[in-house]
Amino acid sequence: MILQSLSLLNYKNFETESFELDPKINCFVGNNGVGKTNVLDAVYHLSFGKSYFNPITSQNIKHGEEFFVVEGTYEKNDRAEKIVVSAKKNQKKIIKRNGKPYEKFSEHIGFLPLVIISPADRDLIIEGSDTRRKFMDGVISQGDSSYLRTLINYNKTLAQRNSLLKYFAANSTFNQDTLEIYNAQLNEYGSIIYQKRSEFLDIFMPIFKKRYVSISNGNEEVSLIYKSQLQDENLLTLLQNNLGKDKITQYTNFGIHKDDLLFEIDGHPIKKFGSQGQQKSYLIALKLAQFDFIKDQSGVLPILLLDDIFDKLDEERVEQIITLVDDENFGQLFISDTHADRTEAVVRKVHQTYKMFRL
Ligand SMILES: Nc1ncnc2c1ncn2[C@@H]1O[C@H](COP(=O)(O)OP(=O)(O)OP(=O)(O)O)[C@@H](O)[C@H]1O
Repeated sequence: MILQSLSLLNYKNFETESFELDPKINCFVGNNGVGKTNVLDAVYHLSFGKSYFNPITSQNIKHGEEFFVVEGTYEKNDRAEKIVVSAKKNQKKIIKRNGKPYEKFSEHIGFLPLVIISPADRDLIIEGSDTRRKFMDGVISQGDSSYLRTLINYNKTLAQRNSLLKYFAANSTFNQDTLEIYNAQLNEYGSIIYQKRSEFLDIFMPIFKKRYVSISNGNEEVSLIYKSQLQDENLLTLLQNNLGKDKITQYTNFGIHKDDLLFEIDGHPIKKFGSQGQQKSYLIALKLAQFDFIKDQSGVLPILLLDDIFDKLDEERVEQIITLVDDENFGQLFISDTHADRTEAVVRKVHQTYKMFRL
């Protein structure tokens, strides 16, 4: 799968801009703030229907404008695919494939697999469990559309159950039958998600470990540990047994929305005990493992976005990663960096075509 051309209209700091892309390596270079990351984010937008960096749609529209359009022409399985994402202020975003709007955006997820490596990934280590669940969900969803549908259904039911708990707090009563329906639905969807997350981790863990060994020079042991309340008890029982607590907090305290993925190094949390270098290697290994996993699941080579890669790694490691595109197992690569010379010196060593875009 190759992104052949990209055009932007009123997208973040760009008024109109278009790029004819190289099938292998595309480098966006320029000073701080010129919009290098925004170009990569536009490519991300075409795959996921949203920004990686700013999920508030209206804030992706150029200041002072009313709408944005991002358009990409791809070649996938020898077919041309045109994807257009557009958003107007105060209106629902539209994603079209070959002129036809998607009714549900979830149907588009996974069609154009993509992995991004960015300095913003450090949130995975420092932020709460929510970011790590999103990572896990993102990886699984790109290869399994039924997973995403189940997750959307789970979240809808969860919101309904929480509303019921709030209603109870205000009125001291609620419909027991309705609660039982919500409990049964959460149990059904939640059990599927728990099962799929567990299976995912079993496959993902060895891939991740292999990637970590290949990019770090150390011999520390890394692991990813899936934590879920459903490991001790089925969800239906948890919901029934903890209704008292839920009534007090007006919130559902048990379920897969409380899952976490623990990042460990030599048996300790990497957040507290990993060096800066180890944390960077850990995150890159995680993302490269995501690449491997999606490729194995979907049979398609994901697009790889390397945002501000020198921020994360020294030149030798960057070279090592970029050399991966030499391997037939890698597809198209997008790189952003402030230093044109540094980037070009590295990509030149790879025996692939490349284009430099100076912004
Ligand atoms: N909605 C918007 N309208 C206009 N400009 C915007 C909008 N959103 C972001 N920007 C501008 O985009 C610029 C940031 O772009 P971006 O993050 O792509 O820069 P960069 O070239 O990657 O910089 P760095 O090298 O510092 O990472 C900023 O100047 C910011 O003000």
